[in-house]
Amino acid sequence: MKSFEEAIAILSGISGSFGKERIYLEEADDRILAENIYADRDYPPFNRAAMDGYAIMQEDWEKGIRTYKIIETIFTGQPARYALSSGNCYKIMTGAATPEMANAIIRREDAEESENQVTLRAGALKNYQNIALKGEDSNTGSLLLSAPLKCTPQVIALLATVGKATVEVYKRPKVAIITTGDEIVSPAAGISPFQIRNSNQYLLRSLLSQWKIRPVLCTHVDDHKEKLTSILSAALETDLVIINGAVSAGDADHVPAVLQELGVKTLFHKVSIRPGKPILIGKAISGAIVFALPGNPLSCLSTFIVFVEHYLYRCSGYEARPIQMLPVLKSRTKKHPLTEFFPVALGHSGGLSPISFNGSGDVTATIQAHGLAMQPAASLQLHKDELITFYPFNPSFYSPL
Ligand SMILES: Nc1nc2c(c(=O)[nH]1)N[C@H]1C(S)=C(S)[C@@H](COP(=O)(O)OP(=O)(O)OC[C@H]3O[C@@H](n4cnc5c(N)ncnc54)[C@H](O)[C@@H]3O)O[C@H]1N2
Ligand code: MOO
Repeated sequence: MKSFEEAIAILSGISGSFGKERIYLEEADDRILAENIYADRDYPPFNRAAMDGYAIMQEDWEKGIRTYKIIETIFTGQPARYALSSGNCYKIMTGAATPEMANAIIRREDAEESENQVTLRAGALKNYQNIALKGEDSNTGSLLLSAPLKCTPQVIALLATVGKATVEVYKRPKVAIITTGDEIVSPAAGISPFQIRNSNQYLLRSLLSQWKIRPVLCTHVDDHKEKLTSILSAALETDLVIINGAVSAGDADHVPAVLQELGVKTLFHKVSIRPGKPILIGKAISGAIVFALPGNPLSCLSTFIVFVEHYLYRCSGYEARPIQMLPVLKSRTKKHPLTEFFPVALGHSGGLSPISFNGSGDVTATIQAHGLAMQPAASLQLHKDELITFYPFNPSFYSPL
């Protein structure tokens, strides 16, 4: 049986980018940026008025001049027409370009305007008071966004700022989801006492939607070898096949045998982890990568987070799935030699609180969780405040540094 680290190394070896594509910015939400982005000009591009008010020369103020002639009103998007000279000022609007000679703006609230004159009230002026200096945010040519990077709302806004109407992003794999099991029924169907609703299909769909991936095939199949063979052979036309259930040791667990018959090379079957030990990862003759995830709800989620997402991050130009090292807030013991993943809540202190649960069949264990944490195979006891590996559920908010 492979260790977790060996399994991840094997997966890294067979995964990488599917190439890049150029898309409209409107479609870029949550996609992974594949090009570095540089400032096309200085930001701000001119000395920008930060307040509605009156722009003067600070030297005039220091000379004691308090009443100024308004020589021009400057609105946004237009240059000033007249040069500033001593005793004069501009009336200026927030966001307008402040001409070079003006080096302080006094707010409208601190002014008394009459006719084309204004009397200003203020204490000592700061140099460039209420003016955002050209280039103070970033200079032309400076690196603003470094790929790969998830297109969060802030990233999208910056792309728009620098005039990227289209952007290069990593291509996504074509995905098939196949859930299995005689006992599994759709949430819409009637249910008998010994049946279970198909939560994992919805879990997998939803996890993939965070990657903006809509499966090209999403179906359920009973524990019937021939039916499974027929659906799987169609699924192998995609890039990434995610199967759920029927992968362990039971008489109805046909997935490993069917995959073998279809020529899928097993990269590994069973990894010394909990939950998710029965996981199988293989590679088809077509090149498709097959993840057969165990059926228990927490095993399905956990193996998606640590294996499928690792693969998806590698398809998106990342080396690995983002993780963080954070302190665990309670000691924790285990008796087995497996690497264990358990749900944790991230507290205000930045520490991780393990969430108690019965086992990988629990359906509520992860609702309060912000991610999974890892207890390494050899570590039978985690001590309070020990740094442990955290796998956040939504790593876009935790960009790797
Ligand atoms: N003799 C052994 N038995 C088991 C082993 C083992 O190593 N030796 N491993 C155990 C572990 S660990 C797990 S996890 C499960 C995984 O089994 P399968 O992947 O074959 O999954 P199933 O047997 O089909 O289902 C397990 C469990 O999950 C429920 N399930 C399945 N599909 C769904 C779905 N789409 N939505 C919601 N729930 C689902 C299913 O009803 C079962 O309760 O095997 C252990 N056994
Ligand atoms: O993966 Mo199993 O979840 O240990 O029950």
